[in-house]
Amino acid sequence: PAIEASLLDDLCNLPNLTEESILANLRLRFQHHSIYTYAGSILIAINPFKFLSIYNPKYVKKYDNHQLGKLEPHIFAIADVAYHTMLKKQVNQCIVISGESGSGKTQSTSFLIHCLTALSQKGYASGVERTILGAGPVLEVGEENSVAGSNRGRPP
Ligand SMILES: Nc1ncnc2c1ncn2[C@@H]1O[C@H](COP(=O)(O)OP(=O)(O)OP(=O)(O)O)[C@@H](O)[C@H]1O
Repeated sequence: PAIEASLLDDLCNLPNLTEESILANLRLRFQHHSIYTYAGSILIAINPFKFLSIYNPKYVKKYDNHQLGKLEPHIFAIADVAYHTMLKKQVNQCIVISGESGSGKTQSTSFLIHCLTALSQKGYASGVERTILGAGPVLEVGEENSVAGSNRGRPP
C-alpha cells in the first residue's frame, strides 16, 4: 500500500502510526536534509555523516527560550528546554542520549554542551565548553574498561 509520508516534524501527528509510516517519514525528512524529528518531546536524530550548517550561533539564538515544538526539530531545542526548565523550576535536568554505536551520541553530546555553554554565557566564549568536552574521552576510556561498558567487541 502507498505510504502517506509527508514531512511531518512530529511523528505523533502521523495519521497512521506504523513502523512503515514512521520509517517512511524519517527517510523523507532525511532526504530533505532534516535529520531531526520529534516524537512528542523526544528528539530523533539521524546521522547525516556530513557537515550541516545548522549549528552556528544564529541557531543557538533562534532556539533561545523558545517553546518546544514551535520551531523545526533541532538538538539546540532540547538543550534550550533543559536549560530554561532548570532556571524556571530550579531543579536539575537530565538529557538521555541513546542509540547504537556510530549513531552520533558523542557528536550530539558535544552539540548539547556547545549550546548549553553558549546559553549560559550569552556568547562569551570561555574554556568551559572545552573543559567539559575534554572530560569525554577520559570518561569513555573508563567506560570501555568497565565490565558492562564496552559494546564494540574489543577484548578487555
Ligand atoms: N549531526 C551530525 N552532523 C555531522 N556528523 C555527525 C553528526 N552526528 C554524528 N556525526 C558523525 O558520525 C560519526 C559517528 O558519531 P559518534 O562518534 O557521535 O557516534 P556514537 O554514537 O558516539 O558512537 P559510539 O557509540 O561508537 O561511541 C562521527 O564521525 C560524527 O562526527
